[in-house]
Amino acid sequence: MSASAPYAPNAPNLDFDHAPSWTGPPIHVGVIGGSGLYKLEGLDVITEVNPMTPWGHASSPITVAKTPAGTHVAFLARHGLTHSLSPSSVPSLANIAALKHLGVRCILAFSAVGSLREEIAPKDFVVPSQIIDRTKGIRRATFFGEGNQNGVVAHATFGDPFDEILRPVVEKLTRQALGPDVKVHGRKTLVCMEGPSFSTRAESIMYRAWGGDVINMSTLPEAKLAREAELSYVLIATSTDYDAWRETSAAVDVSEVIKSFQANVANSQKVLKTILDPLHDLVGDDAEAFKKAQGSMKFSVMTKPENVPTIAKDSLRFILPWYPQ
Ligand SMILES: CSC[C@H]1O[C@H](OP(=O)(O)O)[C@H](O)[C@@H]1O
Ligand SMILES: Nc1ncnc2[nH]cnc12
Repeated sequence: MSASAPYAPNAPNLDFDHAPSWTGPPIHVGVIGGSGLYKLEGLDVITEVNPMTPWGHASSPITVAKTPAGTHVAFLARHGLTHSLSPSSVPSLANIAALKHLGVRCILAFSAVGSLREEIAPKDFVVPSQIIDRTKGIRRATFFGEGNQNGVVAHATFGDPFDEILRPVVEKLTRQALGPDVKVHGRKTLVCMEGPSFSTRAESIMYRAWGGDVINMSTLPEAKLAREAELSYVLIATSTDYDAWRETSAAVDVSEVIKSFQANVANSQKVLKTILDPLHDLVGDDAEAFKKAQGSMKFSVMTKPENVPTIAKDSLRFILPWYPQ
């Protein structure tokens, strides 16, 4: 495993190692921190890993840490530790592949979002159930049929983009962790747009008419790739602003977003303190969510293994160990 190779999004890269990148106690939960959330607080850091995947390196080294109860978890910073990766250039294939290769079964993702609804105020938390894709096709959004995986086609089920077993539980646990001072909204629709600039007022009004409740720039392709890697994926969205739809308010800019950051990051850490142990158990060997996700892509692959190039098979086994030789 070469720890120092540079990130390359579609690298024709054969310098990866199929051996598990983690052989310690099981790590079931991977946390992806968004804007402002660059580390886990109050956990014992065990080590940092930076495995080379067939899709390059992850956004940041992955921290392996332990909760006070002894649960091992993995953490990575979506935009890098210094926030140097724009939403359109986050290496999501490598991020998902690296977490899956550590043995992760469930991803708890955090994201700063704008609100498209009066009732979702800045500093509220939202656990969305649906996504409207407004990315523009410039981000690679599948492990199949492109790059070294040319020649193998798969169509993942994505009607419910978040794990429908874990999502309501995450909503409940988030509400419990935050108490009465922070509003937690469930079953909302997230619009994921192509950044880096924020929306125009006309776009913001259109998203509301479409049924969008919150907006960000980062949940796709992350959630699609997690589904393809047979990982349960749930998002905790933290509201920072009212986007641009309110006629009488100024359109959003970063200074407004940053005003909500401190409270949102502190509250995210509060949630992380209590949610990781139960989430680990919710994707245990006999848990419904794990059993549902494991092997789910077997029904999505269209191409017969005998027609798939060896290089594609070899790299797909990195995320789907059952994939035929
Ligand atoms: C800093 S405002 C825009 C930025 O914030 C969100 O990032 P993340 O989802 O990683 O918290 C949003 O998606 C944009 O990328
Ligand atoms: N208004 C907004 N639009 C897109 N992404 C965001 N992240 C935080 N606020 C946002």
